[in-house]
Amino acid sequence: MSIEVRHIHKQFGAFTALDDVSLAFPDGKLTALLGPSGCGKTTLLRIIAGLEHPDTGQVLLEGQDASRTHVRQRQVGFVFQHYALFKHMTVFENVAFGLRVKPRGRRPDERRIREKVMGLLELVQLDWLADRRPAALSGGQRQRIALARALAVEPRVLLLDEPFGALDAKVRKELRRWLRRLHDELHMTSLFVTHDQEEALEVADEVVIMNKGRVEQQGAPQAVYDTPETAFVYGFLGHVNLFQGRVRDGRLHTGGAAIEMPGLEGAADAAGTAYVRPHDIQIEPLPAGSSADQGLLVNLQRAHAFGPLAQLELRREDTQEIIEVVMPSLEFDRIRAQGHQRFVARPRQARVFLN
Ligand SMILES: Nc1ncnc2c1ncn2[C@@H]1O[C@H](COP(=O)(O)OP(=O)(O)OP(=O)(O)O)[C@@H](O)[C@H]1O
Repeated sequence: MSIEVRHIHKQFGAFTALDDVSLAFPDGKLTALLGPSGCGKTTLLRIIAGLEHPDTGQVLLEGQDASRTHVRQRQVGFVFQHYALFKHMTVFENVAFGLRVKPRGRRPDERRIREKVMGLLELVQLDWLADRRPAALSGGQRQRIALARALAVEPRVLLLDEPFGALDAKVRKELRRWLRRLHDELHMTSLFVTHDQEEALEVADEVVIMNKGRVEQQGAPQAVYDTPETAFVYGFLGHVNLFQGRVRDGRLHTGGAAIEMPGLEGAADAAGTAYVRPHDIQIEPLPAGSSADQGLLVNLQRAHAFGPLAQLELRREDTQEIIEVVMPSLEFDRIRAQGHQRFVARPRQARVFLN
């Protein structure tokens, strides 16, 4: 089922939590709502579920205005960060709960409930835990049971609010891969809230990046990462170096470097900032005392080389700012063997935003 929100506005007292948010979530896709703490992700999810009401704006489910539809009629499955399983019930009974509380006419019989619950426990690969109580499960297992419970009532959409937020990094990683595989099996329109960039980029078909109650960008993970539309998105997704400078003759001049500005060639002279990813900076050794025509003079401060990539911290000679460069470890080993400390750095690819 497709989900659409149009011009949603939500105020908490004097605070604007959502400011004219319009988004369409494709049918059958897994979309991540990503953004810093307090940017309005959870509020948006709660409005879609019907747990919160917008001041103005519309929620459309399958093209139909759902503004006056009660939470129960929206047929939304929910999973929260803090799994609220019923402590006194077994895993089986937790998953069966939503089926048992259905009105008599729509309640499945006992045999059907058993089939359904066991099917779901197999789906989340925890059928062997059916008779345990939640206290005897790990955090990751509880979260998978919470998901099975949400799926039991056959929701039309699935909303997940930081579902793995409370778990340690390793379990989190396993669970997000597992969620991806599960989604590939079920193809249910799903939204999940996260503030973890890596999680969103790795798992989702689509990413929505929010900031201060507004949408900054929506798109496929690769597209959003490679072509951020705003300075905020650039800074939020992955490491980035900032170079302050002046635009002159269609290039940004900073220190000794002149950085190309694709898309902004015609810009008038002004102050600007170039955003450059660490792997988009090339460095070349420079003998002490010599100068370079084009590029920034930098000195190596620190290097961490483990695995295939080396991470370098270099200090600019002009501004003393630290820049971060990533390069293949093999290439760095060669430089290190030659004992170089001083380099000329040249951004290979940058995105310039006028200040
Ligand atoms: N019921 C409420 N009353 C007052 N303010 C609220 C209420 N709910 C949320 N807020 C405020 O609205 C803002 C957005 O909250 P929201 O929970 O949507 O953010 P979030 O992006 O999900 O953040 P986090 O990642 O920290 O959960 C926050 O500043 C929060 O303090």
